[in-house]
Amino acid sequence: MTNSLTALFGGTFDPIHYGHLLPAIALAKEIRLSHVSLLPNHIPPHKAQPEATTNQRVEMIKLAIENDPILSIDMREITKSILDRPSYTIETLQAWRVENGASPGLAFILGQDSLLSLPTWNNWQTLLNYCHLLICRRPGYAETTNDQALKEWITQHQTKNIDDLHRHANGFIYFANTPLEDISATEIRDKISQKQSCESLLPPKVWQYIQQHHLYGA
Ligand SMILES: Nc1ncnc2c1ncn2[C@@H]1O[C@H](COP(=O)(O)OP(=O)(O)OP(=O)(O)O)[C@@H](O)[C@H]1O
Ligand SMILES: O=C(O)c1ccc[n+]([C@@H]2O[C@H](COP(=O)([O-])O)[C@@H](O)[C@H]2O)c1
Repeated sequence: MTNSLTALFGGTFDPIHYGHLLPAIALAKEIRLSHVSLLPNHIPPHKAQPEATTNQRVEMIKLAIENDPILSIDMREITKSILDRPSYTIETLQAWRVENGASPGLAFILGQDSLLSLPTWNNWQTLLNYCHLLICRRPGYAETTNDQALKEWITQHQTKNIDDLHRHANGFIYFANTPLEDISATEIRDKISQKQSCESLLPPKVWQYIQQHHLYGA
């Protein structure tokens, strides 16, 4: 069994917090990944423009992962040539395949809330032609969906067998048993703007960076 499955964890990371980091690290252990690459977007497809600049979000990710050999950063959505429109995941995955070919394994990591929003994503039903989807649990988000198309699609592609993720380059959905972390970037931004501490919600160096750069009203 190879350990060459590449895992991309896409996000806005405004800012990165333990709700991203702890599930990502636990997921790597659960499914035997040697690395998880955090993939910051430039223009989020379905959100308001982030409060921090792209460069500041990247700097915070770098500080958050600097002492963790499992986590790295993938800059492809930041450095790609078309920067004036949303970072659509399907286009990122297609570009990854052009670069790496059809054989290597690729997985995209999502929180449960993002999975539930999938039917609003650009070309969502073709995502599995390029990658597996690995789903992290998230407090407050149901494990089932009323969206019939999404429900059927999940049933059709779900696996509970980790070996499927390593034996096949793409095509499966796996629900991970990652820790529940009740943290969101929205809550962090709100707390900081109300002059409340968030020190326990993100790595110390990210907290310091936010203070030094007066982000989110700090
Ligand atoms: N606490 C968490 N537990 C599990 N997954 C999470 C958690 N927070 C974020 N994620 C997942 O990480 C990815 C990137 O999330 P994002 O950067 O938008 O953070 P967020 O905290 O959801 O931000 P915001 O509150 O601004 O919407 C998404 O797939 C999201 O579902
Ligand atoms: O491709 C899309 O249509 C699409 C729609 C919403 C979100 N995404 C991606 O999903 C990841 C998590 O999104 P977000 O908004 O929770 O940061 C991030 O990589 C986004 O670029 C992608």
